[in-house]
Amino acid sequence: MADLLTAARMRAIENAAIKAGSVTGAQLMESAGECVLAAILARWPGMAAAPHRALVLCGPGNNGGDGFVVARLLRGRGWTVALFLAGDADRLPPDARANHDRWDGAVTPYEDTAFAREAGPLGPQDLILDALFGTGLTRPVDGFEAFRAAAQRGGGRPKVVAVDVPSGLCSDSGRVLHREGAPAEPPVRADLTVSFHAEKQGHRLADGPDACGAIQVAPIGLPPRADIAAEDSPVTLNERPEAFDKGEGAHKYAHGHAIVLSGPPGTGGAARLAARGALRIGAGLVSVCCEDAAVPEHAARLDAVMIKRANGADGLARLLEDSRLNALCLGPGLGQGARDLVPVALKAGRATVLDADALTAFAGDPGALFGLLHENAVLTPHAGEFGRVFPDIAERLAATPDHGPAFSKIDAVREAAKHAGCTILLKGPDTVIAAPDGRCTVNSAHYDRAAPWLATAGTGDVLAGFVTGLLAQGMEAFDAARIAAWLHVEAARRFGPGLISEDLPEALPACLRDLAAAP
Ligand SMILES: NC(=O)C1=CN([C@@H]2O[C@H](COP(=O)(O)OP(=O)(O)OC[C@H]3O[C@@H](n4cnc5c(N)ncnc54)[C@H](O)[C@@H]3O)[C@@H](O)[C@H]2O)[C@@H](O)CC1
Ligand SMILES: Nc1ncnc2c1ncn2[C@@H]1O[C@H](COP(=O)(O)OP(=O)(O)O)[C@@H](O)[C@H]1O
Ligand SMILES: [K+]
Repeated sequence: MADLLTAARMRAIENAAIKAGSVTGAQLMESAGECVLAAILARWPGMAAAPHRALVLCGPGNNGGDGFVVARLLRGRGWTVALFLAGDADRLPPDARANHDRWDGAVTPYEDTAFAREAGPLGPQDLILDALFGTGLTRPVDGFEAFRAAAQRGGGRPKVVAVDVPSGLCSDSGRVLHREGAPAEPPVRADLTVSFHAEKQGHRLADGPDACGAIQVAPIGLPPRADIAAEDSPVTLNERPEAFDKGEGAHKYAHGHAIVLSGPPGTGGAARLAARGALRIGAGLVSVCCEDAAVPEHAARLDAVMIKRANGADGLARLLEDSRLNALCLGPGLGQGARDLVPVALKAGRATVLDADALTAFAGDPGALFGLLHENAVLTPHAGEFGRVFPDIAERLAATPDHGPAFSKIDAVREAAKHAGCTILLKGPDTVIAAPDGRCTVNSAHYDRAAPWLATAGTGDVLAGFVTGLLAQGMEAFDAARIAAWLHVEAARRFGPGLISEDLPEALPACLRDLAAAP
């Protein structure tokens, strides 16, 4: 799995390599500039075929230094380059200053009118390079109105390429740094962002993907995995998982018996969706468990999924005396009964997914839940449910990010997992999954894995079922959550436009087949 870095970790990696003598800062900067140029030419062959015009905006730090390198290289290819510097040349850090000195064109101090004048005639074959701020951004970017205007998406504009990070975006959180009351609009909407060594967390979170446009990571001569002590385990991008096997010849009970609890009559659809998901992902048996009154409704709709009866908390406790029932899912369509049923389920010590109503039931008294949770539990909230269970953490995440590094969705979920003592999966296009031991991964439905069709009712219920089905097969909680989340997006992408939640379990077999076939 590829790591997603914070700015601090990236700096530590660079410093360690420089200290070890394997590379110099100047070499890294040259290499960064070369990589940006190569990425541009590879993406737009017209720009490789003939020189065009470029407008390069350099900032006061090393991101600006990269800009000077790209400007020089473009000029060397015959391009007409106008370079603007925001900041004082005498205060550039040493490597950036050296590249400033190597630039033999004009350096125009940034000013809106002059920038707008240069940007006006640029066409789609031309380029604006954003080398204003990178991982060193610490406060909101003020001004730069002409640059902002030129770097918003619209017909016929030049290509906009961001060096490392679109300026104004916090590279740890993917949030736009801004003052209270000011708009949180990304200042730059790039067509391409070229980053170095490894992706930064912000490329995958919050506003990051929209601002980046597309992301390309270039190696710049740093060792593949830094030989430095990590404060905690690195955050990874949740990539294609290893295949998991059903194992030939095993009895169906060897793959577990998952139970999905359902609520009163008329609200059983969500539980059935979860149950179908659990069955398709490979649980040996799956039962919907409901009160007597809801049996006819489920019986009319279920075949491979079985039905078990349990009335209220006592009924559930009696049912769970059967030790073969090894994974539970509570929440989808569970309704008011959730508050009484969740403690019984958690006390039974089974692998347990809590979603939707099972989380909302503890709004106002989340402390009552924390005493019961265990390491085989997985909470799968969306943002609203997360706020009900972790109001303090959600409040920090909702606060205006007016300085960097801003509190991120990764920070929030890690803290929540540690506090709750179980795996947390916080949903969204940028789903973050964390375990109490510090493991954390981002399941990113962005770029070449965009899956906007998941934004439809009931897909979260199916996800809860996927996790439950993997738990039933004996998978550890964090692994079950990350593999389920990956397959969820994979199934959605495979089905594509027109997807409704019922399609997800049916799209799964092809995904599992591919997983088993791939090396
Ligand atoms: N350090 C290295 O060895 C390498 C760094 N590289 C580049 O260096 C960048 C990081 O450089 P820096 O750490 O110098 O940081 P940046 O260049 O991102 O920006 C830091 C500068 O901007 C100022 N600043 C921050 N927020 C501001 C705001 N809102 N308004 C005005 N000024 C603001 C800071 O005071 C500082 O002077 C990376 O993103 C990458 O592009 C690459 O050259 C690869 C190698
Ligand atoms: N734009 C999007 N791109 C990718 N995935 C998304 C998007 N919007 C929502 N999702 C995913 O869809 C699911 C929605 O779940 P949830 O909010 O619980 O809805 P429901 O309760 O209707 O099932 C989550 O897995 C979430 O990560
Ligand atoms: K930038």
